[in-house]
Amino acid sequence: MAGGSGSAGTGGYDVVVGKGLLGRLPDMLGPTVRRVLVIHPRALRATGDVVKADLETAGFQALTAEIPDAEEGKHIQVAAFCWQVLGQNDFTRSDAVVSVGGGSVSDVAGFVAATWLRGVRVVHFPTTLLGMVDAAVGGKAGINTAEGKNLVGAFHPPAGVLADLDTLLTLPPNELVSGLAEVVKCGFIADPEILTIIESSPEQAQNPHSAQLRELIERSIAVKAQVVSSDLREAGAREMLNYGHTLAHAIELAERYQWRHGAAVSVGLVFAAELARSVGRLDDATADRHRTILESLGLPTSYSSGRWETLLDGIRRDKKNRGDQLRFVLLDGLGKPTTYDVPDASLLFATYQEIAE
Ligand SMILES: NC(=O)c1ccc[n+]([C@@H]2O[C@H](COP(=O)([O-])OP(=O)(O)OC[C@H]3O[C@@H](n4cnc5c(N)ncnc54)[C@H](O)[C@@H]3O)[C@@H](O)[C@H]2O)c1
Ligand SMILES: O=C(O)C(=O)C[C@@H](O)[C@H](O)[C@H](O)COP(=O)(O)O
Ligand SMILES: [Zn+2]
Repeated sequence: MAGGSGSAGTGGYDVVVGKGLLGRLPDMLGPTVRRVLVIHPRALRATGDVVKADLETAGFQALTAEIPDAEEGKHIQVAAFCWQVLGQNDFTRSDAVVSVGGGSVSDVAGFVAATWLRGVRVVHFPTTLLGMVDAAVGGKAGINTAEGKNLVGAFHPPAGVLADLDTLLTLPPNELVSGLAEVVKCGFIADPEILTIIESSPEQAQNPHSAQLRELIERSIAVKAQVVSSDLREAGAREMLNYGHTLAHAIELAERYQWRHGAAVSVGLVFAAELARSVGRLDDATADRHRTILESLGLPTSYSSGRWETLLDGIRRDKKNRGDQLRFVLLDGLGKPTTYDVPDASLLFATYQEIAE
């Protein structure tokens, strides 16, 4: 990823990190594309309009589809609305979708692209830190159902990703911090230098102008790209990217998606570290380091007591489970992720006491 550009995913697409990147969109869409649907949330209408105007100037027929903000957008009715727009405007297999927004937008837009005519090109223009370091890269696309998070989806790698650092300048600080939870995840599973950079200055890690944040973005993308390029469909190694997510998704469901994804991941990371410690897999120093680094960024590391049955319902629907066997990603040490078959759910309840407020 040095130089701000590199390839990720099995298709070998570019993930460009830099500033003023919109001009690269036509090339990334490729020569066959005539029509483009730009999908954006209400909050990013102005950016969506700029992308549309730029595409028109470049000779494309561009349309916008405005969708509900955040998790409200990851809904089957929103996908159906986008399919309707594509259908009414005669989008063919040589046309394309562009997402403009955070991870919620790239997830639903990626799903729309994966399913329209069984698959058209999609380019992601992530506008959140979380989108840049994680959601826009790697091809996981999906929507929620009433039963849980991301339960319907597809693996549909993008044609490319433009991570324009200028977009972070308007991002609310709590959203930037939410994205840092996924960055910390990458540090623990694969690149400990990420942890060192954050520990040396949690303030600079949160500064959208800093060289440190840019390095964190590039390192996190490199971790994700390396993992996904070896296991796009999550048959094995990719499960490590789900570190912290078993409890995180259960919390998001229990909170009716009023928690930020990264905040839930933060609690989920501490839970996984405590579970690994309790079964003798993870040393105390590395387990403690989870709480310390996440708290230094202002991320939550505990959760309400008295919600265990609700959380366990969510945990039982995690995609890593096989039949009745609950499975977690744990660390055997720093940078050594592994999967763990939970022998008894009572062990999880005991670990819950370690994070309950
Ligand atoms: N597919 C994957 O691999 C993957 C990976 C990680 C997370 N995700 C998913 O991503 C979603 C979370 O993504 P997110 O954290 O980006 O949240 P988000 O998409 O909900 O965006 C967060 C908020 O920031 C606003 N926003 C976005 N860009 C902005 C900007 N530049 N300036 C001002 N406001 C802006 C949005 O309108 C929204 O209110 C979750 O649904 C999660 O499950 C997917
Ligand atoms: O890319 C992956 O693989 C991940 O697990 C990355 C996660 O950060 C992300 O939240 C993903 O959407 C979770 O996937 P899911 O399969 O558990 O829904
Ligand atoms: Zn995540």
